[in-house]
Amino acid sequence: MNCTVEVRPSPPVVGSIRPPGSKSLTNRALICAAFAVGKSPAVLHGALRSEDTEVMVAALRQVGWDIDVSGDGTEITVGGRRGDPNASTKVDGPAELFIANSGTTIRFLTAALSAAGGDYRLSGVPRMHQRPIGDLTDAIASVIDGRIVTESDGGCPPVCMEGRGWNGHQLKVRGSVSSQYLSGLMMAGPIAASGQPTVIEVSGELVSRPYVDMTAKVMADFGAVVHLKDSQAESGASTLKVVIEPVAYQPVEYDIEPDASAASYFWAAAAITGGKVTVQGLSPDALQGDVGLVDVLAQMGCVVEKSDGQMTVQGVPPGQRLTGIDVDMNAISDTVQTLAVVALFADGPTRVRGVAHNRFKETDRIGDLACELRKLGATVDEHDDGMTIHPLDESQVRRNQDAPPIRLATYHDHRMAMSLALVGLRISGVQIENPACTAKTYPNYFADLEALIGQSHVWRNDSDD
Ligand SMILES: O=C(O)C1=C[C@@H](OP(=O)(O)O)[C@@H](O)[C@H](O)C1
Ligand SMILES: C=C(OP(=O)(O)O)C(=O)O
Repeated sequence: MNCTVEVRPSPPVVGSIRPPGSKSLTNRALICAAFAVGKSPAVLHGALRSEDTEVMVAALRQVGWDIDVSGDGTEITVGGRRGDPNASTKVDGPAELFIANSGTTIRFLTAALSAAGGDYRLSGVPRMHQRPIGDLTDAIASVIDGRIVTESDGGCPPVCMEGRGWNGHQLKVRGSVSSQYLSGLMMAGPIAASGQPTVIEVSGELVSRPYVDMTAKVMADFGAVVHLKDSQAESGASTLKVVIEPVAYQPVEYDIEPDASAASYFWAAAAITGGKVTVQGLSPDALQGDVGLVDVLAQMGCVVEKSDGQMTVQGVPPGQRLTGIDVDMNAISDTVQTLAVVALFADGPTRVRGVAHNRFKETDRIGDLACELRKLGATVDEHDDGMTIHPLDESQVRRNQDAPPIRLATYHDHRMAMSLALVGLRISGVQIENPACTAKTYPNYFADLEALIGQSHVWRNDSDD
């Protein structure tokens, strides 16, 4: 079966939407809730139900946690852990945890479980076994009372560990490939029962910084005590040290913001059609750095309205073009694919910098993204740290409706599907392969898009061909 979705050219998209809960906040809250010490359960409100959160819930349940998920998936009650952590799966070996392709789940769980102790093997889909985790396991190896190893080349999962928790409390970790290693270690701090503060130093560059601030905030909301200490090295480079006091997580009631990366697609729909879309539930001071995409769209000429509880993007009137820009997206790298689609309809090239780490995500989000944009006729220059997208000219935008369809591949990458589908709002005949891959973070994406832009603009082809 070769299913595709085609979004059809639309008049200016005007409307309002509340995306589902944040993946990053849901998976952080699940870790803090699971390791909370107290009699009452922790309760998460507004949580995301998707593949990435389901693998987290399933893994925690598998190793003993009592977790109740409401029918619609938005309320999660996390009770205590029962019995021997390895009892449900252990015969002679480790508990085998399948993590699919969820970077947050494998990085956060590896760190947390290593601090708690036990015998585990964490594996995933083939792409997961190409996504590096060695910087994290090296850091853990320096403190674990036991052993931790990776099984694939280049320090990639499966991860195998056996131990009795951490017997050290000072760690160093590299942050240039992913911030998730540091976030994982931070969340493990209150779990490691060393009775001393855990001190984590980041060596070298740290990418995706807003996610580290998010981690500190969620930990604090669950009762942990975290200090982030930024300083300037003599070379001028900034360095970060994190100190986590030996204070346990508390079971709390926790509200989760809508997902800001998911919101990016709806703002982009307004930007490229000259429409106006309000995303509800997000404010300029949201915990998710990805709300910063609205400022990038403002640089391109969109009008942005921010208030407490909603953020609106209005595109330029039909007939006018957005402005091509030069932008560092290191802090908001999950929105690069969204911006790349917007850049196709600008008046000049857009240079995206600072996202070399995008090559290690669900797919190579520089090379594979460039490849798909070129199928539309765009000129795209690849750089080590990003790309330059040259806009389409009018004849490429106004394709003849009878021209053969352009099929865009999605590489099992939810963000490839969600962003590239938006091209269809302006260009006819653009078909998106394997749209079901949005299930990783947004199973209802196409239904929600359809509700926003109107049913007649989304066409599904479920036939064999
Ligand atoms: O900590 C998090 O929740 C995330 C951090 C980012 O990863 P990197 O730090 O690898 O850029 C981001 O891409 C991912 O979707 C979620
Ligand atoms: C990179 C992503 O996810 P993860 O690293 O958590 O798999 C993403 O959701 O875009």
